[in-house]
Amino acid sequence: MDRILIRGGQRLAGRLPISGAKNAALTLLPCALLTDEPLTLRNLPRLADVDSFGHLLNQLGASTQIEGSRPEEFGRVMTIRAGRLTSTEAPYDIVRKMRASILVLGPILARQGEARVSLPGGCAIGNRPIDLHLKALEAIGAELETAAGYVKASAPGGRLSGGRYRFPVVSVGATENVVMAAATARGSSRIENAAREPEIVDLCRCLVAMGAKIDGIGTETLEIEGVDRLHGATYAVMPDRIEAGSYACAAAITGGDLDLIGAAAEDMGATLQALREAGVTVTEHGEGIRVTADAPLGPLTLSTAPYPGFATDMQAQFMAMLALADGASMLTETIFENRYMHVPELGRMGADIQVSGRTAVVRGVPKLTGAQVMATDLRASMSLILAGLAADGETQVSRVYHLDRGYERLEEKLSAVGADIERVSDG
Ligand SMILES: CC(=O)N[C@H]1[C@@H](OP(=O)(O)OP(=O)(O)OC[C@H]2O[C@@H](n3ccc(=O)[nH]c3=O)[C@H](O)[C@@H]2O)O[C@H](CO)[C@@H](O)[C@@H]1O
Ligand SMILES: C=C(OP(=O)(O)O)C(=O)O
Repeated sequence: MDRILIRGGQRLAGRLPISGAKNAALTLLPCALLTDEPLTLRNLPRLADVDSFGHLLNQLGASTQIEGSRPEEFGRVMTIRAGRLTSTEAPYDIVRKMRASILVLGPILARQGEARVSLPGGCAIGNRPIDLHLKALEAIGAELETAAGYVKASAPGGRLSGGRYRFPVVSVGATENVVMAAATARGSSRIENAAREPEIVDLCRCLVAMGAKIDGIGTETLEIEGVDRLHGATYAVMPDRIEAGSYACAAAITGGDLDLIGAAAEDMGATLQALREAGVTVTEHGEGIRVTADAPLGPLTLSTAPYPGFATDMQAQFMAMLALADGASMLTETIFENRYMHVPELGRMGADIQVSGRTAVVRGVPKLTGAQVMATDLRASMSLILAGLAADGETQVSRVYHLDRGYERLEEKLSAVGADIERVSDG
């Protein structure tokens, strides 16, 4: 298994390219199941999760073709052809490894009139139920049955009717599933209290490029007029706001100066505001965002919330940064009940963090010390990388496969801006 070794204390400076967004890619890929024409996705990040999703599409009968991009380039172009689906099932083995597989439920059901998808179960960061995905699909005409760890869905008469649903709490994944399913319903649908994450906007824009009729994009009320069929399209995945935010924290924690090339400031409001409140200089320019840290970091009070609030996917990275701030910070995690797995690992590096229920108090310390630490989930892993970049001495992060799910060629991007970081393979 691979490990990442970091010798901390280097100030990061230079240009760092931002890849396509994992969380957008994983909802754009299943759109290909909605049409018998090719869907070409550009700017797809080279990530383990994207490869796994490609395999899932293959199992369903779609072909995936990657167009030649040079190895030194970031991102790639994939064309998915789902002329005919040969299966309507997403099995446990795949859904268990990649939670986003649940996003094939809506598209398969819409296209084939039936689908059978494994229930994903929980994961390291919390329980992650799918009841809202099911309720929303039911509201637009799906008939559902859950048995033996699978949900079996069917559309009476082979096509969903459309309908109205109001989410009791905001759910990104459930909004994505129901929007994809409603796009080709017989009638129209109205989805209230929909998630407004930029990745949902990206999904809606891609569906519109495929011929869908969606009003209210970017708002909490989506009105979708079902169309008889969707056609192929070429669509570029949005820049990864969480990757960009993570590298902004890397600039901040090393007292550095990074140009995040391709980052979209308009999607990163809460993250950029929090950085500025901590004393970091953030400047938007034609190519992306420049993040400069030339003063000691100040403490923050942050609470995660659905977009446009402060993203749960940025909580761990900010915690690493605030571990070195001048004062005590308070972080509250409202989305997932168990997203503090990085706390004991940061503690091994000298951070002073006390968790009580959903709130963590982070008392800034003058320095962190390199240690052997273990990645437990994607963003927790990034928080350990950030701590390692700033720590005295060597940090070894094991279980790197978590990082490979969400950060395209992390060690390459970081060494290019001055980090002393390498991947070591134990064979
Ligand atoms: C609102 C929010 O910040 N969502 C995050 C969530 O999306 P993801 O789509 O994984 O999760 P949801 O947005 O669906 O979950 C939001 C909340 O709703 C609850 N829930 C969800 C679905 C359901 O059927 N029943 C139910 O009760 C969840 O337990 C959670 O407390 O994790 C992703 C990966 O970290 C992040 O990128 C998203 O930003
Ligand atoms: C937890 C994340 O992803 P996933 O939902 O794919 O596990 C994430 O992107 O931070």
